[in-house]
Amino acid sequence: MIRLSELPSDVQESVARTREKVAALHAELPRNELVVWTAGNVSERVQIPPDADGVPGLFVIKPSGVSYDELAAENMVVCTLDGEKIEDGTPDRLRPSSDTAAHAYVYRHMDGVGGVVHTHSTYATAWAARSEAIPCVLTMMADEFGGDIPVGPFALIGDDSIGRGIVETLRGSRSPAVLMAQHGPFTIGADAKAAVKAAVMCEEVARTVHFARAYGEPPRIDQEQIDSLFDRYQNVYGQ
Ligand SMILES: O=C(CO)[C@@H](O)[C@@H](O)COP(=O)(O)O
Repeated sequence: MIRLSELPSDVQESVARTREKVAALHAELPRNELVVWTAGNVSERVQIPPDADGVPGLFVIKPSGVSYDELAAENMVVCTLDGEKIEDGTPDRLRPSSDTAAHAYVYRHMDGVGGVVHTHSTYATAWAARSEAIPCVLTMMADEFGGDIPVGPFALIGDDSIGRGIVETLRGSRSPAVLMAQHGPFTIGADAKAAVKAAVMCEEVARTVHFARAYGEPPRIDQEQIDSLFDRYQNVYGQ
């Protein structure tokens, strides 16, 4: 069993910083109306200093079923990339999110991913209920998702099934979001904040396209224009 208190001090400091970030980012889920009750979770890969030999990959995720207003850095759970909780200073009985296996699978198989988010946000989940990809009919979709928001396979919670479906779907897409069939959106990012942003934007475009379709099928943006918009937004937009 890995004990956090026995890891190098710079690793412990990195874990502490990650716990603070992940705890704070969970407040964005209710604030952006992406969750009801406790139905969403955020995680972030711990940045392990390059000279920390022998330290395994770790990530931080919320404890399962704990109300968002009770989340704090102190109760964020630290796990190995196999999804096993380490001795992280939280009570042994405090279990990590029920989606821990899915987050862990993504971290094991997508090296560039530093953050993962899962919600059941209403409009994105309605598209997932129909197992229907959200077509790229908005410039905001081209900017953020580089095309359609894809649908992943139906999979049961608790083992690698969901994680495998996320990875296999996103490997073939520029999108940082995937709608797992009849379940809901999972998003990824370079860090947890980027994954939370993708979850917010996924719900926003799911809602907009839903309303646009009420009056007919909106036309998909031409692929060349999608590519141009995606390139500008990813490489020029912002500061
Ligand atoms: O949908 C499910 C469970 O079926 C979970 O994603 C959701 O309730 C969040 O669970 P956690 O509180 O992260 O364990």
